[in-house]
Amino acid sequence: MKKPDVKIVLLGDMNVGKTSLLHRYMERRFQETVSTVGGAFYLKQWRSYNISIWDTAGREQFHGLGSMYCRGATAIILTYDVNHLQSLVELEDRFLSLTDTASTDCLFAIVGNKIDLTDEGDAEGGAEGLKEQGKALSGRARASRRVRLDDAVALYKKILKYRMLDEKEVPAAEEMCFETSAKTGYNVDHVFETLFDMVVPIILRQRAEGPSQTVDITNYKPVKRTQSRCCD
Ligand SMILES: Nc1nc2c(ncn2[C@@H]2O[C@H](COP(=O)(O)OP(=O)(O)OP(=O)(O)O)[C@@H](O)[C@H]2O)c(=O)[nH]1
Ligand SMILES: [Mg+2]
Repeated sequence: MKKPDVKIVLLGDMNVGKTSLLHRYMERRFQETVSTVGGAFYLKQWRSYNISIWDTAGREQFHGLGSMYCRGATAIILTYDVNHLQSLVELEDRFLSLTDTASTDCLFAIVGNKIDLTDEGDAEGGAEGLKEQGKALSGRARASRRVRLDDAVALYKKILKYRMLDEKEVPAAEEMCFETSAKTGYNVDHVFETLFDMVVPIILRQRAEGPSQTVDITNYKPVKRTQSRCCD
């Protein structure tokens, strides 16, 4: 198997659509899913780089695994359901601390999925259609939305504070907060490919800095044990 150059991790509450987003991007279709057990990963070749993308389980019982999956991550996609405010709240309350094990310069994207279930998402015609409809339907459509993009932007700013990152040195909140539909495919490629383009300079920087500090266990041979004397 090809060795991944970087790792991107999808985190978020159960049922928000993490697995569906990844299927939509990798397999170009929307299919019924079963709730993820543990985690799973895909390998994506982007230009000449290999990017591993990890899908995690949102169910509470797997919560403990989250920080393991985030270890060394270069980018994390925090996913919520635009129709359930609680799923955005959970990102701060339950998932943010799992990212402590990610790399120090880890990028964060916040993705509000299932936009097709809001009034705004009923429009056909992709991004332009949504923009046009947004202009045409002023108060009514917006009022029916449970989570506003501004709420995600506010969370992004909290994440920067939590990670003690300088706003001037990381991508702006407006660039990193997205709304998607895994069902229609709206904005899905844009999310992944924006992140891929952003991680390429990080890969190049890591390569320039020399071999990584991680231990390669593929060639590990156990040292022959001499008899322990501890119990003599
Ligand atoms: N309408 C609509 N339904 C979606 C969308 N994305 C996912 N779903 C549905 O939401 C349900 C949950 O989707 P999953 O992708 O399994 O959610 P998950 O975040 O991976 O859930 P866990 O694996 O339990 O953490 C499924 O019934 C999907 O078909 C979307 O964009 N629009
Ligand atoms: Mg899943």
